Amino acid sequence: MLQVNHITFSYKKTPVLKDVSFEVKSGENLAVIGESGSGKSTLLKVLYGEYDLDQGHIFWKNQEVLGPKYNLVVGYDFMKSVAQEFDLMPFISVSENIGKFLSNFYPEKKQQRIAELLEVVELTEFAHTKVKILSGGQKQRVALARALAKEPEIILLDEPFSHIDNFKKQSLRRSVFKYLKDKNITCIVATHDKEDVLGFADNMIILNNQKVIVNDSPEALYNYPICPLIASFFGEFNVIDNQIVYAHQLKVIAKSSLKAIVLHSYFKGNYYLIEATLNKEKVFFEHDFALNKNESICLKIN
Ligand SMILES: Nc1ncnc2c1ncn2[C@@H]1O[C@H](COP(=O)(O)OP(=O)(O)OP(=O)(O)O)[C@@H](O)[C@H]1O
Repeated sequence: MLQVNHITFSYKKTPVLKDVSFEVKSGENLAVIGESGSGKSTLLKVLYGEYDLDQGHIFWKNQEVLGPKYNLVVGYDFMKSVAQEFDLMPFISVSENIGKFLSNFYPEKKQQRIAELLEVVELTEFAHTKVKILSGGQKQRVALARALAKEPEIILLDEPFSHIDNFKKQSLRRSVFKYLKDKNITCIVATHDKEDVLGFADNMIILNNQKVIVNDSPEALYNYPICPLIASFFGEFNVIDNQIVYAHQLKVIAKSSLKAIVLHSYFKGNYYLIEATLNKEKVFFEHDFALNKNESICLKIN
């Protein structure tokens, strides 16, 4: 289990984390959410031992994670991190990068392991390509495979699929998160993307104003978003009578006291997102077809 106990951290002039505590059980997937600049990357760096804490303690099982003041070389064998900038060797191949830290003692085993990891990150066809000529998304996948190579007990992923196109993203996510679950590797993912969370994370924490404001399952937070910041992570929402109402929970009906005027219809694939005004406030709801500008409609909350 990872235990984060009352940690406080500041860069020279910028306080980032204040009295942050949470736990992650072995094999669990925790998502770290928060607005840009809320400290997600910093939290991952601190968990990795890249910085010294101002206060508090971090433990993985019985081992305390300590910063550079205590460790000449940052990091521990049980933990790997894939940061937003991936530190790869450009002039050697994808396979060589992935196998860089694997022992040469059993060459066949090493090649098997590399082949397995190439499959997980869907890069088999690029095995012999030099990293230098890969795209940003492909490099991100090499960095991920290299971090997994020695089967860490815990992996820290900072926006792990941010450089990857939508064609690949869905299947890659499933492949990587399934691999981590199958191998019981604890995983902490900092992300802006709800698709990285829903269906994969066991729990999520939200950072705001240097604190963890919630720590719960994605399902609980989606169903009972206690503040707009939480709802906004999951999608378009409205605040009606002090109640958070997702766009898909508002329906058009023949008659009701919620009378709105249509402003715009946005095509979204299998639905239209309608922007309207309700009591002079903007509201958004989902509808099967586009509505005409200035059309009067009645809404109900489902
Ligand atoms: N090396 C640094 N030195 C000083 N301040 C820093 C450093 N890195 C980050 N910060 C500051 O710390 C705060 C948190 O930054 P951080 O990168 O952790 O946020 P984030 O939530 O990961 O943001 P994003 O979602 O945009 O990646 C920001 O105010 C940022 O400007």
